[in-house]
Amino acid sequence: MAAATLDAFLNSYVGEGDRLRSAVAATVHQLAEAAVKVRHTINQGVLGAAFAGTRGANSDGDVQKDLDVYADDIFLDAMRHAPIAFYASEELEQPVLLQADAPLAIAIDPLDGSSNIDTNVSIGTIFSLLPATGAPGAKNPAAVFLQAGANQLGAGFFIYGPQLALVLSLGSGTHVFVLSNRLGAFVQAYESRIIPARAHEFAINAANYRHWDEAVRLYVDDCLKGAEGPRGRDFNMRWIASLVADCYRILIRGGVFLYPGDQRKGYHQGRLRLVYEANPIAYLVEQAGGAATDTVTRILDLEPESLHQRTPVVFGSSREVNRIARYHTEPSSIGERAPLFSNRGLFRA
Ligand SMILES: O=P(O)(O)OC[C@H]1O[C@](O)(COP(=O)(O)O)[C@@H](O)[C@@H]1O
Ligand SMILES: [Mg+2]
Ligand SMILES: [Mg+2]
Repeated sequence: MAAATLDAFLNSYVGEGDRLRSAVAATVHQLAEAAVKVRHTINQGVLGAAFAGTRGANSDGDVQKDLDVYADDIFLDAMRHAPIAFYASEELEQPVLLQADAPLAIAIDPLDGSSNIDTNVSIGTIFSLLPATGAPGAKNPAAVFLQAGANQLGAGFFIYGPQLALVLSLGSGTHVFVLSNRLGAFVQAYESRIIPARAHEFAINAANYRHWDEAVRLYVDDCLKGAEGPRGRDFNMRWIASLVADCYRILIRGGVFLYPGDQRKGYHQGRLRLVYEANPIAYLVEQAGGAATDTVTRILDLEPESLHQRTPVVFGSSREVNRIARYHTEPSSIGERAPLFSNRGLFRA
C-alpha cells in the first residue's frame, strides 16, 4: 500500500508552476477540508444539528433534507477560498459567481444518497472541475457548465462511509485516499484502481422492472438466469441507492451499475444528473479502465443542454457496459435468442 498523503499527491501533480494545475490542487485541498467538516456532522447523526429534517424541494423537484442544504453551505463557503469562478450545485437553481477571473468552475452534488441519511448508510459528495473559460459564452454562468464531461480537469467524490474516503482523478488514473485519524490527513490507500473488464455483479433498482424498456429487462433477465441462462455463469446483485457507494464498490471489486430511463413520470431520462453526477462518475470510471454510457453513447461525449438535466447511466466493467449497449443497438448479436424480446422474463407473471 502506498502511503503518500493527499497533499503530497497534489504537490507532485502541480509540478513546476502550472497555473491551472495549481488551481485544481488548491481546490481539491479546500474540498477535502470541507468534507471533514461534513463528516463530523454526519458522525453525530440525530444527536447533532442539521440532520434529520426535511425542507421543501430543490431546483429539480427532489425532496431537500437539512443535510443537503448544510453540506451545500459548507462546500460553497470552502469554494470562496479556492480559485473558483462559478459554483453550481444540485441544491441551487443557478450557479453562483465567486471570483470572476478565477480559472475553474465546479459542479457539485453536495450530498449524494440523501434517501439514506436517516438509515446510517454511506452517503457522499460528488464534484466535477471544469475550465471556467472552456464553454461558448465563457464566463456566462449558465453556459460554462454546458461543456461535455470530456473537458473535465478532474473529478472525484467523498464517501462518508465506515471510512471517510476520497476517490479522485486528475486525468491520470483514479486514486483512493482515506482519512487517517492518526495523521489528520488523507492518505493514499490504493495507487490507482483498475476495474476488471469482466463483471460478476450488477446494480439496479429492480423495483422499477415493469417500467424499464425491453433491452434493460432482457439484460437483467439474462443475468438472473445465471449459469443456466445465456450468460452461462451466476451473477450477484447489489443496490445501495447511494451512487457513491455503488461506484466505490465497483472501483474496488468490479461490476456494473444501471440507472436507465423508464416509463415513470419524470424518469424518461433516468434519475441521475449529467453535470454533477454522471460526468464526474464517468470520468473516474474511465480513468480506472471502465466504461460509462447513457446505455449507448459515452457519457463524457454528451453535450449538456441544461445544468440540472438528467441522463440514463450505465457504468463499470467495460465488457458489461459494452454488452448492455448491444442489447439496445443490435440485440440480435446477443446470444442465440430468436425472436428477440419475446414475451418472457423472470419477473413477469
Ligand atoms: O431511490 P432510487 O430511485 O433507487 O435512486 C437512488 C439514486 O438516487 C440518488 O440518491 C440520487 O442522488 P441524490 O441523493 O443526490 O438526489 C443516487 O445516489 C442513487 O443512486
Ligand atoms: Mg446525487
Ligand atoms: Mg444530492
